[in-house]
Amino acid sequence: MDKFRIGIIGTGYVGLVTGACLSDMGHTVYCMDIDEKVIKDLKSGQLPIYEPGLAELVAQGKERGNLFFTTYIEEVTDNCEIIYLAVGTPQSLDGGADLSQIYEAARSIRDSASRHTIVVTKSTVPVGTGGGLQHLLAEREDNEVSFSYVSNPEFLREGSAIKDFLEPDRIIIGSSDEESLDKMESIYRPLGVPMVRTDVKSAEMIKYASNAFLATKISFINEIANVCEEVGADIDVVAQGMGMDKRIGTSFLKAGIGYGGSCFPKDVQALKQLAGNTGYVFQLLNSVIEVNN
Ligand SMILES: NC(=O)C1=CN([C@@H]2O[C@H](COP(=O)(O)OP(=O)(O)OC[C@H]3O[C@@H](n4cnc5c(N)ncnc54)[C@H](O)[C@@H]3O)[C@@H](O)[C@H]2O)C=CC1
Ligand SMILES: O=C(O)[C@H]1O[C@H](OP(=O)(O)OP(=O)(O)OC[C@H]2O[C@@H](n3ccc(=O)[nH]c3=O)[C@H](O)[C@@H]2O)[C@H](O)[C@@H](O)[C@@H]1O
Repeated sequence: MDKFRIGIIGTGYVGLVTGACLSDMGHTVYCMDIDEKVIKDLKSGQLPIYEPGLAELVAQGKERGNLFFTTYIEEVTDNCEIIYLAVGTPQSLDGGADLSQIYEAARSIRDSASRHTIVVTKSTVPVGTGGGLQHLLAEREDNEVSFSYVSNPEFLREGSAIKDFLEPDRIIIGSSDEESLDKMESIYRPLGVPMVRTDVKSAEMIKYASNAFLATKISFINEIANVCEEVGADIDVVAQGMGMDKRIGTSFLKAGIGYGGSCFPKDVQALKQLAGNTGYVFQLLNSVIEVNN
């Protein structure tokens, strides 16, 4: 199996889990963050989040000497041939995704790169962002420095992040560069899970469409719960009976107060906004959001 030197820009939830898991898979990983406290704490063994198994993977990586933490972008660009972007993409005031962190991070790679680098976006970004980032990176290209770009969205859940990263239902990799796709495939092949090899825009859309579909399932079951209450049916049994149909499936049929968490609300809004920017009114998503509110 090929072993790579991999950088991770943004050592938050997704970045730290990705870095710890990739080091566990035998790669040499440099996790970078602009938050000095996060990096200082990680160096001294304190983690910013709790995830089952994460502290152990971080400790093992440090002990083995293939997991490093830094605030210096040069330490990443000097050492790594593949660099993941795992910074935040929070909701902006207009409902779309705020891409300032991702552009800032890409700019820092562009400006300090000293070799050919594959830039891999793990953060959730709207369709078209990959094109914008490639444009930004290309501004720097010369005889020594060049970039390839890959979209590799993440599907982990908070609370089962390590398991979700190491045992995903599928891995999505999108790029126009076949060589980069081959390298990405070789990174993930040991996991033995299906991989979808596609273009950047389709990869970006798979992430939003997946989160929006799961959110739709939750809003749907919450609407069914409301009707159950009116007609005297038992929503738990109804969800169980529906879920036994393999085409429907048992997951994400738990009625409750609606979907929350750090991503569904912002990602559903961002997809609505993305469609709206093309002049398309995504009526179903409007209802999903309305039901959830
Ligand atoms: N949290 C989750 O469960 C999941 C999140 N995602 C997506 O992954 C992305 C990251 O999310 P989280 O890890 O939750 O965010 P987070 O907020 O936990 O971490 C982001 C990190 O990036 C750092 N950062 C910001 N700008 C930087 C820069 N220029 N250079 C270096 N570091 C920088 C921040 O200091 C922070 O530590 C988002 O796009 C999110 O939608 C995807 C799947 C699951
Ligand atoms: O993009 C992301 O950030 C992530 O968003 C979710 O992960 P997460 O938000 O960590 O947690 P979930 O367990 O999916 O729960 C999301 C919300 O849906 C709600 N939910 C979930 C399941 C259900 O049956 N009913 C329900 O109301 C939960 O209470 C919670 O508010 C997705 O499940 C991940 O695949 C995705 O990577």
